[in-house]
This record gives sequence, structure tokens and C-alpha cells, in this order.
Amino acid sequence: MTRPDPTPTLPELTKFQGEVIHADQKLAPILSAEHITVRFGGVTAVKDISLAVRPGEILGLIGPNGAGKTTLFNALTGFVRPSEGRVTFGGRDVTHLQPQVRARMGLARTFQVERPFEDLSVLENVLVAAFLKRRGRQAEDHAYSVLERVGLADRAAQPASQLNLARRRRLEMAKALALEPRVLFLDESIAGLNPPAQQEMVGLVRQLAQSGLGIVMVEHIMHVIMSLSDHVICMAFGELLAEGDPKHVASHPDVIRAYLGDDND
Ligand SMILES: Nc1ncnc2c1ncn2[C@@H]1O[C@H](COP(=O)(O)OP(=O)(O)OP(=O)(O)O)[C@@H](O)[C@H]1O
Repeated sequence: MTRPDPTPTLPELTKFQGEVIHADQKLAPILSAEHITVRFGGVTAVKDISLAVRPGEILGLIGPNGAGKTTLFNALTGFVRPSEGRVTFGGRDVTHLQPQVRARMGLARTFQVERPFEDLSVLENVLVAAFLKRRGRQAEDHAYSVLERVGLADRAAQPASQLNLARRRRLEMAKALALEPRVLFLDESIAGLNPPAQQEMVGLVRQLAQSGLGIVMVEHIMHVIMSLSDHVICMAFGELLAEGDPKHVASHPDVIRAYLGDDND
């Protein structure tokens, strides 16, 4: 069911990071981007896009092929340097920080093409990320608890190369979660999965948001993004076409013209 207001509802978020949140308190954005523009030579891939993500909120980025979603995603996570604009995370200007620095600060991402260390076990893959934040036994316990969270604990000892696509996607998510993020970027984590696996992933993403994580997701499957997102941004040719709650965006005439007529769903 779609929420009318993107701000997470209480009591879903009565506690976040040890702070008690009172019912009359509106959560401040954990991540915000102001007037982001990215140019590649003569191509303006992203033009003047602003956004904000609050703890527990799911922001969906949609738009036809070439709209600039991946480039915006990369600008937010540090893989591309914006030509203009500012990215603020946890109250700090991170516009010029490297991706790995942002990741350690709590801004983690998955990749469209998952890239595990194929010969390492599932647990070892997650440990590589967990060791960036913790040491020794603590890292191991944390890695294992992340595997439980994504439903891969029973595969902990299996080589990553033996996982099917749905489990590889979960492993990709586990690696990001091992960094103990406050905002998680999901780059097409659901596309390509069969319907039951899609539903499981939808459930997992919802759980993560309910635990207080801010989520930004790029996804081509419209019904998935529309059912999951609190707030949707639709881009076309790098520009903002429409934004708001999923219902508003899905019924926007420009969106229907630019995207829903597209044969992606
Ligand atoms: N490194 C680059 N150099 C030059 N142009 C680029 C580069 N990366 C992206 N572009 C261009 O920027 C525009 C936006 O591309 P982008 O991949 O961000 O769109 P997208 O919405 O993610 O598309 P898709 O849904 O197909 O993944 C496109 O015109 C693309 O060709």
C-alpha cells in the first residue's frame, strides 16, 4: 500500500541508532543532493536534479533508457564527479569524497552486475566488507548476522560461484550491508529474477527500510518500484520529469508518455 507522505511513519521508527524519535518529530534527511548536473563532454547526462532521503524512506529512480539514472546514482555514491551541485550525507558535504570513503561513512551500494569473489565462500565474501568496519571475531559475527538478515546463512560455506542469480543478488546486498550503511543504493537488484524471487527481494527491501535504513533504488520493473517506493523521481534526458508519491508519478501525463509507453515492464 502506498503511503501518502514519504516521511516514515511511527511506530515503525520509534528507535533509530539509539535515539528515541518522538511522534511529533519529523526525521531530517540523512542524504540530500542539490542541483546535481553531470556532463560528459558535450552530453549532459544529469541536469539540475535535487533529492533527499530520510531514514527508513525508499526513493525510487525511474526513467527510460539513457535517462541518467545510473549517472545520478554514481554521482551520489562517488563513482562520478558532478559538474555542478552538492551532495550532503549525515550533515557533511561529501561531493568530492571517493566512493570508498563514502562507503565507510555509511553510504553503500550494490552493482547491477554482481561481482563476488567467485572462489571465496559466501561468508568470506561478506567478511571482506565487514573487515572494513570491524576486527576479528566481531567482524565474523557481524558478517554472519548479515547473512541471516538476507536469508543466506545456510549458504555461508558455499563458494559464491555456486549461487544462483537470486542468491548472488542477496550476496551483493549482504556485502553492502556488512558496511553498516545508513543509506543503501540498490542498482537493479530485482530485474531479471523470477516472480517468487522478486517478491522475496521486495520483502527484504521493505524490512531493511523498516529497520531505519534509507534506500535509493534504480529499478526497471515498474510495479515493483511503484509498490516499494515512498517517493519516486522520474527522469528523462537527464532532467526531472515528475516526482512525488508513486500514484502521482505513475499517472503523470509526461511520465506515461516518456516511460510507461516504454516496453520495459
Ligand atoms: N561515461 C560516459 N561518457 C559519456 N556519456 C555517458 C557516460 N555515461 C553515461 N553517458 C550518457 O549519459 C546518458 C545517461 O546515461 P545513464 O546510463 O545514466 O542512463 P540510465 O537512465 O541509467 O540508462 P539505463 O536505464 O539504460 O541504464 C546517456 O546518453 C549515456 O549515453
